[in-house]
Amino acid sequence: MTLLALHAVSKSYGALKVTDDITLSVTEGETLGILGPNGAGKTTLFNLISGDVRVDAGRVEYAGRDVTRLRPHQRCHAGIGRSYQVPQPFGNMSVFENLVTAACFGGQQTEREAWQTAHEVLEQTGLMPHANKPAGGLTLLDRKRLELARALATRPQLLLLDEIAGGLTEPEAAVLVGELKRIKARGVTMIWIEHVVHALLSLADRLFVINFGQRLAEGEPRAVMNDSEVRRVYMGMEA
Ligand SMILES: Nc1ncnc2c1ncn2[C@@H]1O[C@H](COP(=O)(O)OP(=O)(O)OP(=O)(O)O)[C@@H](O)[C@H]1O
Repeated sequence: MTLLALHAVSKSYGALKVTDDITLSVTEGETLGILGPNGAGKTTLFNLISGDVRVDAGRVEYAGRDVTRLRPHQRCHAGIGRSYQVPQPFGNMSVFENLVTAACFGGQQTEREAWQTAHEVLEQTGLMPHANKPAGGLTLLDRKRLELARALATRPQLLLLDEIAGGLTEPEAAVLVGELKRIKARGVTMIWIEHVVHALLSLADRLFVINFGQRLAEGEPRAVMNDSEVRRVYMGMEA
């Protein structure tokens, strides 16, 4: 069943058309990878899905419902969770408090449920040893994990991951990919923007490539990576 559908979605900043007539859909349980050069409009696409930014034209449907006019917290309550490219924790709060806050306000859970969720998510993401540390003092890997954990604490049905592996060492990225595989195995639908292509390919069922706000290619990951236009535009290789 289709979980998310964008219908001819567009967004401009002044004269710059950052999202240009994008139509895409994601089915339940699927992992869709998003690729594209810097400035192609990938994060803007997430903003349009999460409601951080409103579309100029087009329609966003989630779980069979038109959410185009819903605000970000309403879309989060509906089951859309997201991580941000630059982690956004409450730095003075502990890791645990960050998760309880996400569960209460993003996931509409009671305090009791939120504590339970925070414990589960700490275990899932390997953050248990850091539960009582201030979020602001974490290493990059743990800040990325916390970003993922905060999104998970809202109990999303659709998880939007924005460059969650960016800046990590190879072994750290491998640990994160392992965590994402377990999340996928639980049936969570994911859309993942990532420049670390081998990490993305280890998880994605399908790829969607954006260039200048438009769809450049879409389909089975290996076929897309072998597409001559994708190689030229994204990887700077001649066909
Ligand atoms: N709020 C804004 N106001 C003006 N221009 C914006 C705004 N947000 C994004 N842009 C511009 O839109 C274009 C696409 O930005 P976006 O962040 O979506 O790209 P991206 O593909 O995620 O890039 P990257 O891979 O570097 O993260 C860029 O040229 C950016 O400068």
